[in-house]
Amino acid sequence: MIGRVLVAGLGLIGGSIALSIKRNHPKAEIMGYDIQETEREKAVAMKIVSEKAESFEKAAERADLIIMAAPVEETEKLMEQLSRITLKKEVTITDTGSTKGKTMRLADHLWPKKDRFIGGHPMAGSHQMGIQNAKSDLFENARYIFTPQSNVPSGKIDELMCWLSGTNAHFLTLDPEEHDYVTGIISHFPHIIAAGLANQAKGHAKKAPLVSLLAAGGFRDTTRIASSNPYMWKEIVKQNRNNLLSLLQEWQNEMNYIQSVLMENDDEAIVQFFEQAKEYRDSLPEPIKKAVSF
Ligand SMILES: NC(=O)C1=CN([C@@H]2O[C@H](COP(=O)(O)OP(=O)(O)OC[C@H]3O[C@@H](n4cnc5c(N)ncnc54)[C@H](O)[C@@H]3O)[C@@H](O)[C@H]2O)C=CC1
Ligand SMILES: O=C(O)C(=O)Cc1ccc(O)cc1
Repeated sequence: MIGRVLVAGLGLIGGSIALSIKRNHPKAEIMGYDIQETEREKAVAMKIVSEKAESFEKAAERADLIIMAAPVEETEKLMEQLSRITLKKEVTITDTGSTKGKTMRLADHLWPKKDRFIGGHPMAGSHQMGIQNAKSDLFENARYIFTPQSNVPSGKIDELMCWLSGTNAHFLTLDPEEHDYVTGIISHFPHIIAAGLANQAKGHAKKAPLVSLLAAGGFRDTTRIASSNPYMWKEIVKQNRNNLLSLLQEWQNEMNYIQSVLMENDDEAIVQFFEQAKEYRDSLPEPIKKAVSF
């Protein structure tokens, strides 16, 4: 496709999306904006964007496609800025935030005709941050979720999918509340548990250095995501607070249960606890083809 794309937020996700757009639409002009001058400069030096935008608003006025890839609360501020300026009539606006409910409620408030904003969430990434880790194939075979405002014409969604075809992701559309419920369970809550496990080990490691020395295989697998950006995750868990509070309550019940059967030395119940988990884990559908992982 030919046109001007603005990527705002030149980190891991913004950089990877820009690279995947370049791959399939080499004639597109890609403008990059970041709140940090250093990241704007890196994006140009790495040839990820063709033009460095000094002003988000000025670049947005010229864009045919605007992709906001900043942390979720910063994206909300960018959306507010967009709603106050005159954009091209046919512009497509999307984001990449990990939560969708609050973002879509804000979109409906800012654009009450509900025909403007297509929420987006590429369901792949890494615990690493920053444009230096961007990859054109980051989203290969991953799911990419859209939560369009209710009156966005289907042709606009098709157009966005075409722009993003270089991600080689599998697109699907979801209701924003359903999105937050599901991603709360399989992404946001596991980040809390991974951080909790890492914090627990840290407490013991102070007294017993062998804890860190022997931390391998299973511990590393289950806690890799504890190395993610704390500020980004602060925003994600706050946005999905209600779902996460109820999952935390469920988790405490689950832990109380395993504590009680262990106290009672109830062999059968202990086996059943692990058996149920294994049955569910083994039954998960295979990814379409393995997505990139770090
Ligand atoms: N890290 C991951 O694996 C995934 C992250 N996401 C979402 O994508 C978004 C971006 O995440 P990452 O790229 O990982 O973060 P990152 O930390 O690598 O990059 C974020 C960039 O946004 C910039 N920024 C902050 N405030 C800004 C503002 N007001 N205007 C313009 N730029 C601003 C920062 O300077 C930084 O360069 C987040 O909303 C996150 O929830 C979605 C899928 C996966
Ligand atoms: O590093 C990992 O495995 C992740 O879980 C990356 C990730 C982070 C945030 C998202 O919204 C989606 C994917």
